[in-house]
Amino acid sequence: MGGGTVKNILSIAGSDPSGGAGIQADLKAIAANGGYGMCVITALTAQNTQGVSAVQAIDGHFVLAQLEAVSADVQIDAIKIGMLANTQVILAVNDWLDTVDAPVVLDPVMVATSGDRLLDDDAALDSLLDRASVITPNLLELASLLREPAATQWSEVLEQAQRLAAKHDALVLAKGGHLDGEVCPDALVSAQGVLAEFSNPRHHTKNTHGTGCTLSSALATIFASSQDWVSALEQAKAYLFRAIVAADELHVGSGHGPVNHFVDFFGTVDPMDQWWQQIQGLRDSIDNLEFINQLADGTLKAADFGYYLAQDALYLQRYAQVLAEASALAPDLEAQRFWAHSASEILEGELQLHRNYLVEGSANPSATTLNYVNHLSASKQSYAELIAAILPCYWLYQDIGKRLASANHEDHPYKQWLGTYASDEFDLATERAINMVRSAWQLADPGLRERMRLSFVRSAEHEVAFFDQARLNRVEFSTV
Ligand SMILES: Nc1ncnc2c1ncn2[C@@H]1O[C@H](COP(=O)(O)OP(=O)(O)O)[C@@H](O)[C@H]1O
Ligand SMILES: Cc1ncc(COP(=O)(O)OP(=O)(O)O)c(N)n1
Repeated sequence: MGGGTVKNILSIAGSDPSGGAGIQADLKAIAANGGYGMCVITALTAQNTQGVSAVQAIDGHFVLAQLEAVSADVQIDAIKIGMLANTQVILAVNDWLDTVDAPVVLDPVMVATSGDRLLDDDAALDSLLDRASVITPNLLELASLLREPAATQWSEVLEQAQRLAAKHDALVLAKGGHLDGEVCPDALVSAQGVLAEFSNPRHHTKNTHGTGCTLSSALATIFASSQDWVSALEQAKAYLFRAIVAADELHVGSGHGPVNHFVDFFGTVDPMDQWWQQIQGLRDSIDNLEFINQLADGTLKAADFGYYLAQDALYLQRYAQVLAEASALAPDLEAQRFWAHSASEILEGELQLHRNYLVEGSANPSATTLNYVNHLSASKQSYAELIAAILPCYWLYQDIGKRLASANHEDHPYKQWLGTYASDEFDLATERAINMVRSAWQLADPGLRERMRLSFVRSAEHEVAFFDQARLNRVEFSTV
């Protein structure tokens, strides 16, 4: 997304008149991700948010006529295939695929969530699977394609996905949305194993109609621009998650309503809330770290605290420079002042606290510290990305600071440190930093918004590693 020409994405799928799944979902997801959407209709369904009441497949010859009309005239940059209804339609699509050269995302739609059948012969799909670049079955479809029982655990889903990938020489997007649990994992799997895994928290809503259609269309669209399946999946999944979180803003039907495809355009859900929800797993990891728990109960060894502080001092010197750079890039006086003031606060306030604790001496930055500051430097391409990368250091410390402060007491060995991040001043600074990022997000185009989100998530990942580094350092020393 972002720069470059708009890519032409063709959806070959059935129609859902209620607009949540099928070609209607595909066209919305393609547009929302910056593509030009086209569609060849394979079947009409009579369905709403409660289920499917009738299916009328389009004659195979007419499906072929539609496909040929499009490919005779238009350069197709990626294809998404969804509901195919019957063998005749599958054969028509198969024949036509001989004549085009474009990546194919194949969502093997067999049964709607409502339980209604959308394909009359599952086995007929086999021949088409060899044509796919990526196959995106849900858990039940995956088992059906392999003629195996449905997986009940994520590890089994991954094994099945690997078998399907080997069988059809394609990538398989394994989806764990149908498993129980508070996390929805997805993974891109090749015949050799897992290439990448992306998870998001399960959002509690009944409005998930068309999630599979939406994800596969977004994936095809983003890949057409990036030519990279892993990053395309990361972005497509993040987009779908935003659309699911914002689904309850729509009021469509009384059953399983659609996701909010245009969340980034007219959604009222706060993007900062969405980012915060998206790093829930990382926040949980921080809470579970030995370092944080020992810091809270005061059992943290002075050597570990010292190691952490020395690295943090090195990090903060660079962080203060990055804040000054954000000030230089800022679009208005208020933002310039805020970032410049924050840089000075760190140099005069926070670093002074470190000096109080630290024994004089010069430490070298660890690989973990270097990785984090390098990420900050790499985010300098734009003001918006830079401040998104800056934000987790504020927000996560404010969040953890609150919990650590509740464990503080007069005799706590790290009393002064525990109090620093729970102050009203730090709350205010964090709130202002969040507002600055939100304002930049509002002015950004979809491509820049996505790069901002990635900068933010990467920094949050670096924060987890940063807190854990004293333990790793100790382990390294103990093995020498
Ligand atoms: N309640 C939910 N919260 C967050 N993500 C969800 C939720 N339900 C589904 N998803 C995501 O939607 C995508 C498609 O989900 P899935 O239900 O597995 O496939 P399908 O829609 O094809 O049946 C997956 O990425 C899954 O993680
Ligand atoms: C016309 C049409 N195509 C596909 C589906 C199934 O959509 P999917 O994205 O798998 O979502 P749900 O089954 O979870 O709603 C459909 N219902 N109609």
